[in-house]
Amino acid sequence: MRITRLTVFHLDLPLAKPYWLSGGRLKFDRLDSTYLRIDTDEGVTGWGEGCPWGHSYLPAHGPGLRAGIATLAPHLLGLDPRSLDHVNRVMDLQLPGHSYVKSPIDMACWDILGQVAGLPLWQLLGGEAATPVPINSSISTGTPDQMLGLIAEAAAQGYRTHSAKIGGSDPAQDIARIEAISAGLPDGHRVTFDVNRAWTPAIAVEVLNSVRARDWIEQPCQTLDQCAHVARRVANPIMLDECLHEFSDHLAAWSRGACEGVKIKPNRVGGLTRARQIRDFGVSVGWQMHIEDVGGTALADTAALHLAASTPEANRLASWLGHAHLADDPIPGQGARNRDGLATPPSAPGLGVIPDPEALGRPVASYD
Ligand SMILES: O=C([O-])C1=[NH+]CCC1
Ligand SMILES: [Mg+2]
Repeated sequence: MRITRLTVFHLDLPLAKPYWLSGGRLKFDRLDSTYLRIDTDEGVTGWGEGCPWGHSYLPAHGPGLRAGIATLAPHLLGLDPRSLDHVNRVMDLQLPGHSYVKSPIDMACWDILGQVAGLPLWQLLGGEAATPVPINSSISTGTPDQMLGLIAEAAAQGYRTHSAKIGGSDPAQDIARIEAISAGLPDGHRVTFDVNRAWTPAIAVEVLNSVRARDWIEQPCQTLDQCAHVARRVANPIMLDECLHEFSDHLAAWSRGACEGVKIKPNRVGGLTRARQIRDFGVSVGWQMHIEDVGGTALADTAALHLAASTPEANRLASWLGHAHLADDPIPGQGARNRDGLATPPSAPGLGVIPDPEALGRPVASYD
């Protein structure tokens, strides 16, 4: 089997409402997504999606993703898409780094492999069943009462696990948010406080040693070094996200005792092949993991959910659905959807999502 064509679609995705990060320093109101279709000489077609969360959340942006695909395309044509490790080695040789560019290419190759094998990705990734996975809500930064109100709204939609965004400039406000939310959570609910790099180490140590709550704290500071410094001085379990890109970053995080868990996002680490490698390492060292994608439509959400559903329950916390934040849905009814706070990956062979090219508009590029 050989890759015969790569077709690129650019989707402008307005968010249903603005999304704030890092204590309100970063505002997002639309996403720039890239859908990639890979065709083969045996008539099997695979789909992938790359969708950075804006251009300020990670070192990734939409135009760069499509430029990277243009660079890699000549080196991908003629390869066997089923040989995933070889495809990734070719991409790493021809374009070092740029993980976010490689993710939709890798994802589309996994889709093809699953279709050829006649197996859903949750099974190819080692899972026992299409396990329903708890879905994290997204609680924007606000006053404690505002955030508790958003949690109550999410609970009414069935969510039992929440991602609460904190990390303002005033430690007293974050102390109040953590104490109020941990005390006010409905019974049986869990919360991860996601700081999105907004604290300095000193503020992180001050806030976390001032609260009684022992919930997960995600990405307290900007760098792995700073987070490792904080982890040695606080009692909360630490989860890392934005500072982990390569496998080596995850190895360093483990060897330095910098965290008890990580957030795995295929579009941050380079696709399902790299995400699976990190997931398997996380299982071997006993991490607990949120497995989701950076953002995008139900296509990217579904790829990440296959990996989440194939992860042992002892190591799996929750997933998250980026498409729930979008104003429009280019693949209505397909893929991972929230059902009472849970989402289940499809069991059709491959990814289980088949976008309608007509709904995507004209391709912006094609390579054959
Ligand atoms: O986990 C995270 O940091 C984010 N999820 C969506 C945007 C940022
Ligand atoms: Mg995060």
